[in-house]
Amino acid sequence: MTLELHEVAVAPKGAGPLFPPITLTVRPGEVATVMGPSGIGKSTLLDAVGAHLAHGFTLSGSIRLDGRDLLPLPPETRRVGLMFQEAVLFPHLSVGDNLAFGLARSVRGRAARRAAVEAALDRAGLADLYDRDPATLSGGQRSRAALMRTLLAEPRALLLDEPFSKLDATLRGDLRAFTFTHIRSRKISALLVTHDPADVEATGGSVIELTEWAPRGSTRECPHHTRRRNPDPERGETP
Ligand SMILES: Nc1ncnc2c1ncn2[C@@H]1O[C@H](COP(=O)(O)OP(=O)(O)OP(=O)(O)O)[C@@H](O)[C@H]1O
Repeated sequence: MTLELHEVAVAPKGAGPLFPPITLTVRPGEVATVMGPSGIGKSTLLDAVGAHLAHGFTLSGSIRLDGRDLLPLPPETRRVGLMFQEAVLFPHLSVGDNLAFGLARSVRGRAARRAAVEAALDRAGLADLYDRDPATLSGGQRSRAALMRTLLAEPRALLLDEPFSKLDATLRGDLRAFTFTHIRSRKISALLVTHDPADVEATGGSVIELTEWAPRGSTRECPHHTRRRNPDPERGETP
């Protein structure tokens, strides 16, 4: 799925935009990285795509997923999945029921749904944990369970907000590889916020750097966000 942002800007009510308007296209299977200093608005930009923007913000520009205007749609119909630094599971549901909650409605019937969840647990190295209380999982197991819950919803776009930063190095590498492979094979378009160069390296996708918006009349220069694109092997481009 292609995610297109055109002149997207977010502004706290009564104030100017956090960063100069962003225009970018994320191709199917691509992970585009959003970088920039703390507080510049990286998470806020993802919130805008996922329809989770806080009331204190106004949004301008357009956001399309496979040509469809996302802005009028509520979060539950956008088919945009989220993955955060803190993996949160519902505490009152078993691990398996947490994943079943995310499972796409197209999987029908109790037995088929159970089998789909068990297969997902297996793929994430969580076999036999269907009935476990989420509170008893390790941090890494919780991250993997939350990721599988997100992926089982069959999102068309994914928003990844520092999703691997709390994991140890080995687990981070494993989960990153698993996530990016899934994104490529399902042709999902993904936006990643990270401070970790190893994440950026692994994406092979575009990098967007958000820079501060200098208000009109300011004597400072008004820097614009910059975009660099990694080579696309499918277009015959080489590094
Ligand atoms: N609900 C809100 N209402 C008004 N302002 C907010 C709200 N939430 C965040 N902000 C402000 O919006 C700005 C952008 O925050 P955001 O979390 O998007 O930055 P970020 O680039 O993701 O930062 P970090 O790298 O530290 O996570 C910050 O100045 C923050 O204080």
